[in-house]
Amino acid sequence: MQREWHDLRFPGLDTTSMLTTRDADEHEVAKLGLDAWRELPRDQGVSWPDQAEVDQVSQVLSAVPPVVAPYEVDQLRSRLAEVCEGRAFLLQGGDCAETFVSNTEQHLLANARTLLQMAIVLTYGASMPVVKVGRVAGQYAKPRSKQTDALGLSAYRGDMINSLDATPAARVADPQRMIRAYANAAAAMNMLRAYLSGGLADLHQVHTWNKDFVRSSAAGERYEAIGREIDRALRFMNACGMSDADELRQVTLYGSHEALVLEYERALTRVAGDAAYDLSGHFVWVGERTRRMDGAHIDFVSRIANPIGVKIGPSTTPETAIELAERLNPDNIPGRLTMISRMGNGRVRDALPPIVEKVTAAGAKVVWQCDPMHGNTFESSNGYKTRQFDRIVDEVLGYFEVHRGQGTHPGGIHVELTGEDVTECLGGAQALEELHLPTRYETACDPRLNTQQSLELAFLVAEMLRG
Ligand SMILES: O=C[C@H](O)[C@H](O)COP(=O)(O)O
Ligand SMILES: C=C(OP(=O)(O)O)C(=O)O
Repeated sequence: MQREWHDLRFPGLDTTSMLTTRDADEHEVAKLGLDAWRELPRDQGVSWPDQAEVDQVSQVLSAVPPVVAPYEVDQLRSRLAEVCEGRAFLLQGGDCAETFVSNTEQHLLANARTLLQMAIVLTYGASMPVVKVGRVAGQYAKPRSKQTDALGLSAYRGDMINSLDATPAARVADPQRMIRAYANAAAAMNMLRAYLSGGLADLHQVHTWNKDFVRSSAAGERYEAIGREIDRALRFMNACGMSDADELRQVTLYGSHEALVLEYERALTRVAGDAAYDLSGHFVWVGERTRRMDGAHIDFVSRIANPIGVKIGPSTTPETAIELAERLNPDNIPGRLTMISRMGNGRVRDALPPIVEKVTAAGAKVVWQCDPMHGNTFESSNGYKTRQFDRIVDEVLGYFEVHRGQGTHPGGIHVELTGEDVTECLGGAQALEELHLPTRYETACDPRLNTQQSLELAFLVAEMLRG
């Protein structure tokens, strides 16, 4: 058995014992059950035209350097444990669907700055540490509700699988795209790590995160006011000789995506010690459409050591939620499992309470997070898939009401957003209307909050958290 050597040693991980699963012996892989999913029913499975090519791509990916490191994954799990215990808040956001063409420095930085701004608003407003997780560096696969699109073509399923171009050939699933997804994810994670520890996230720079097109908006002005308070606090700390802490200059942004294409996730899984880590990202989640209990996705994520999420929609029963908690977190480790409710604003107040009540009564340790996007999507009269800002806010409000009522911690939000000035969601202080949607509708799949809307949401959430 060949061991892989890494020249960096990280606390808490003996990197000399990290094995690609190709090198790990078959017995170990079998013991961890990493391939059990292959025999199980799989929703949203991809029709790869050539299985031999998929196997060959999987071989390639099983030997590449991973996108993230196990110690980072462990670190995120312990930060999420703080969320689970009510001592921190989880902010997760980014594109609905990353694309290869938008994986640029400009786009990544714009999204990262927006998350940083939201995190500042939340940290400052609620005096609570914020764990920051991007939908980034791997969010390249999408579950779809229909097999075909409006043109009758096979549906676009994310750049990891096929192309958004509207031709039959472009929509054929191409396994080589998994390699491109990996390369893009690795480059994105590499760039974000470098920038966020190299000055971009320095608290002395808070004003530079505010984009010109946001600065003069109400949310932008409120943000500037917080920035001025932070400046004053930093000057004070400087005067006291306390300005050199790394925490003031660096931020850790973790990467997350939906674990949808299991060939990709499995190929990037490595064995470290007696655990398997899916090193395609720090945090992966199972979506509402793929969370069947006897299915491949739930089985796969149950076998990895990463912190994981599972989406729960309005049809989820409390019994199912408890079963998910037992299955996905049998050792009841705080921070291991996040339940991401996406009920829709019309259902959150009646569908979520029995779930929270029964899961809590069962003693299950979960992070409760609200995705106010996916239950609130509709088609506008001019044919755009969109979301209404007020409904998004209302779902978050309902989620806070439910948790306040149950005495549980409203642990976080999960939003689709971008740092660009897009017009994809209606409303907000800009009062975007249907007629504005075509102006800058750029998403490859679902509509995202633009920077102003994201900041507005952060201010509202900070108020709710304070309350
Ligand atoms: O992002 C989530 C899903 O992939 C998306 O909402 C599915 O969209 P569809 O209903 O257009 O297929
Ligand atoms: C597909 C997604 O969500 P859901 O599974 O909740 O529909 C998503 O978050 O991209």
